[in-house]
Amino acid sequence: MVVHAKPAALDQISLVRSAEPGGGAASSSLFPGVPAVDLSGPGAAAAVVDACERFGFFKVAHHGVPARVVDRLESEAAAFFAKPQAEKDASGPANPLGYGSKRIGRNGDTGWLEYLLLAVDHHQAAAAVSKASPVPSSSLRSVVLCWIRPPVRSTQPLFYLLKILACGVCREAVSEYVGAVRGVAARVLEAVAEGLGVAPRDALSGMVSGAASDGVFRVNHYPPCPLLQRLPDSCSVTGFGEHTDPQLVSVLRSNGTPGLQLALRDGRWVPVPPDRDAFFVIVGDSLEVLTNGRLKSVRHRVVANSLKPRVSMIYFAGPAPEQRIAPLPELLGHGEQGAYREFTWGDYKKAAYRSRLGDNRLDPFRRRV
Ligand SMILES: O=C(O)CCC(=O)C(=O)O
Ligand SMILES: [Fe+2]
Repeated sequence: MVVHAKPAALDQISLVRSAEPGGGAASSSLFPGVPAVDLSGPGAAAAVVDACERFGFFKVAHHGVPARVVDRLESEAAAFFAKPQAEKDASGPANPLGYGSKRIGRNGDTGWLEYLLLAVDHHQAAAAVSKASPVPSSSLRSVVLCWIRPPVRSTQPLFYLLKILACGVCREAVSEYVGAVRGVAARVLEAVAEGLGVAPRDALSGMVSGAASDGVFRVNHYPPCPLLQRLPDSCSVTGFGEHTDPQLVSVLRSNGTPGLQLALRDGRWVPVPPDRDAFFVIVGDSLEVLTNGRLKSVRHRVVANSLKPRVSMIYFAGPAPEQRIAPLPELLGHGEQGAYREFTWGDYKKAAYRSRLGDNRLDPFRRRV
């Protein structure tokens, strides 16, 4: 008989039951695969709404973001994560911004990963992107210094930022990439508004594009986890525990290593085949509320890979802290009360920081009938 003990190096990290490929026979008809939408093609708005209603998830094909913008940042990220641990630690701990390793958030969540979490100032990002080529490097440096702003009352991420800025092309790679995926998020939200018949067309996209909007950018690195081979096939090691993203939408891009999984509406987990050339869009809690639950945020997680590293880059499109998040009146019937109580993004974000990753953060805001 083979006895599998959990290796000591995984002590802090929880194991999860492996997803069945395709979610198992019973749900393969429920999940024919990740829908792909061409945002500039005919019927894009209806296709986006359909995918968001069914899965809260889809991938954008033919997005128009040049491969060189993505590849450049991916190799910058790989170079950062390849640095000696002490050098990376000098840029942390993530509080909540900066470099983090194994710990996610402040409330005991752990995973087989390390990451960088940065806040984005849209106004300055736009300036950095539009000026990226003609501006001499020294002035770009000051633009980007403002653009990636440190959290109030913490000097550590600033220290990290100075380091990242000192590492040459990195600052431009980040600004180019974030400018591009911010555009993808806005196009997706315009398609959602159009598909749901919400006017004006920028009713949703405008929330995440203004100068005060709260964009966050995260790069995750999941090192190979050879210890997985000592566990039974039915077990996986948590890379990033299950959760929903709190913002309106997240735009995710990963290298070719699998690991991302999503929960279908019936609770089954299905693996998402990686696609280096696509952006995956994840519906977040705030979009669920704004659409009065017609689009639902999707639970997702990442499991470790035994042999290959996974690198993912995610842009979280959030609104300004004062933005009121409540069901849009156009989506309510005459005299109908929304299914959620109103909150501001700032309050929701604070509540999210206080919660565990897997908590259902929307529950306290659901109106009971
Ligand atoms: O790394 C991934 O593929 C997903 C990570 C994720 O869900 C997140 O950072 O919110
Ligand atoms: Fe996520």
